[in-house]
Amino acid sequence: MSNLLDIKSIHSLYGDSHVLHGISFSLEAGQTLSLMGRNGMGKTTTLKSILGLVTPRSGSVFYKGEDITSLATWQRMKRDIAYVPEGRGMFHNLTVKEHLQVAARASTQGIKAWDFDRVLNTFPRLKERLSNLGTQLSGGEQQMLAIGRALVTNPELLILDEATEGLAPLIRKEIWEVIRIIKETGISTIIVDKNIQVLQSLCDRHVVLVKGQVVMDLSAQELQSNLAQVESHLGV
Ligand SMILES: Nc1ncnc2c1ncn2[C@@H]1O[C@H](COP(=O)(O)OP(=O)(O)OP(=O)(O)O)[C@@H](O)[C@H]1O
Repeated sequence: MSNLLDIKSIHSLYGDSHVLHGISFSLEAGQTLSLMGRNGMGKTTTLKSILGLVTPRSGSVFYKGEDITSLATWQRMKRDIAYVPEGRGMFHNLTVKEHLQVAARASTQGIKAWDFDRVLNTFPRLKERLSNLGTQLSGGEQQMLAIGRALVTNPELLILDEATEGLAPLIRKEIWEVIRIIKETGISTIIVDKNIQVLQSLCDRHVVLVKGQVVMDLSAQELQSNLAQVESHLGV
């Protein structure tokens, strides 16, 4: 199977602070990949480097074989890459309905599998909140809207940063169920999260970062047999 994404030896810095030290990994089309590591190890910076929100000093990002390293973020989004950032990024002045309407579009290949109605059926709580402003929602509802807003763009690659962080257990469960549905629909996904048990049951590949370097890059099966070592890197 060909790779959807190839990250090759990325070095990223904030000013003089060298955060990513040669990150490389690949994602096959249709795969779900977890990016794990303790706080501050460079997970979000890796995602931002893929999205063009951070410009790597060196290294390359290939998407479907195309070198997208120098493309602007909006150009990457136009290639059907969607991002659910940590903190969710709601607009203060848009209602739930407007958030979804503004974002909705077919994919570049004309796929319209996810539309306004499907998102509302997937997240029935949002149906009751359609005229609320994004910032008037609970944390869980904001997360559902953030995921819904990404889904209505009909992405090929969905990038989720800390999608369940700070949420109540029942809401987390609901979000994980939806991520499972997303996986079943064939959308490739990169997930940053701390819940190794759920990631283990969900993801096809696992990449572990320590101090801006990939220290482990494992298949689901390899994770099972190296669990203790992974947990020691995560401090759990
Ligand atoms: N905008 C920034 N300016 C300067 N340093 C930053 C910036 N963003 C992150 N850093 C630093 O870069 C390092 C990696 O941060 P990053 O957010 O990528 O890690 P992370 O693994 O996602 O951590 P967390 O789980 O805490 O979000 C940290 O030392 C962090 O303090």
